[in-house]
Amino acid sequence: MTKSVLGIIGGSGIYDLPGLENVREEHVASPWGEPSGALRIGEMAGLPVVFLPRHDKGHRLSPSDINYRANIDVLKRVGVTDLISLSACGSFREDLPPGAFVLVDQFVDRTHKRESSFFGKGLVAHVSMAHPVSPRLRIHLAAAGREEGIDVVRDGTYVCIEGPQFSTLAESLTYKQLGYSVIGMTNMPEAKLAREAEICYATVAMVTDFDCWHPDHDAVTVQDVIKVLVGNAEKAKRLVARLAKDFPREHEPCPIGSDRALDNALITAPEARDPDLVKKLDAVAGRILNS
Ligand SMILES: CSC[C@H]1O[C@H](OP(=O)(O)O)[C@H](O)[C@@H]1O
Ligand SMILES: Nc1ncnc2[nH]cnc12
Repeated sequence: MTKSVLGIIGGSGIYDLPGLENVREEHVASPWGEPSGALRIGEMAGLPVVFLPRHDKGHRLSPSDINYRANIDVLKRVGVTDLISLSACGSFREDLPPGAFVLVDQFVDRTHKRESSFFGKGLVAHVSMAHPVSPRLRIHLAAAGREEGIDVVRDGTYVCIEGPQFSTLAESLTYKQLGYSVIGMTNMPEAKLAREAEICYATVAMVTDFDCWHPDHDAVTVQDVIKVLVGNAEKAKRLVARLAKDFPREHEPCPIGSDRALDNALITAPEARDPDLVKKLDAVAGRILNS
């Protein structure tokens, strides 16, 4: 049995996790480069919890500058089995106004200048992204919301843009027409990399604005986002505290196989593998490469 270690990635407005106890800061080195910052490793209600603010303290890193590979690699190195992303987002739906929390179950990736895989020349792998979010984590998050009296919407599609600019009106109207629920700039390739690293992943998308499509609202600005973020962040921290309290102490096998994603994904013959890349994959793919 594997012990659960809960990872929390804090997004805009979430640069610390107040309920974390017995905390130590650890600078974990990664062969994939510099992570966003030191990991804060501690406990919540006795559960091992690891916190990483993806933009770093002071919001130093833009979405395109975050080293998503290094972040996922260091979380894997310290044993994270289950990962929750707390993310600010715009909304395309009247019924998801600022303040709404959405447990998205699908992503659309429109990013174009980010390293989005640990694999490549010398070791090719193709994992399934059909179901990018762990249903078990969504169930636990929904239960935590119920216990805390925080409304959460159980599904939705998050479109991830490159940014850092917000969308044009034509883009915003297109995403709305395509049926997407929310928009952000960070969850891809984060979710893809978590899958490659066999970490179960889920997002709490916290609505801060109506982007720019809504006839009764001005186009989003950073000021608008910050205004709503403060309240959202306080609710998110309560949600995480409850999640940690009730979270299974033994890692539950993922019903969609997120935690075994590499079982049938590697295609490069052992003799054709690049030993340097294999070495870099010691944490991410250690389970399968060392077996
Ligand atoms: C400050 S508004 C745009 C910014 O907020 C979101 O960040 P995160 O997903 O880390 O909460 C969005 O993706 C953009 O990075
Ligand atoms: N409208 C929006 N577009 C992209 N990222 C966001 N983060 C918060 N609001 C956003």
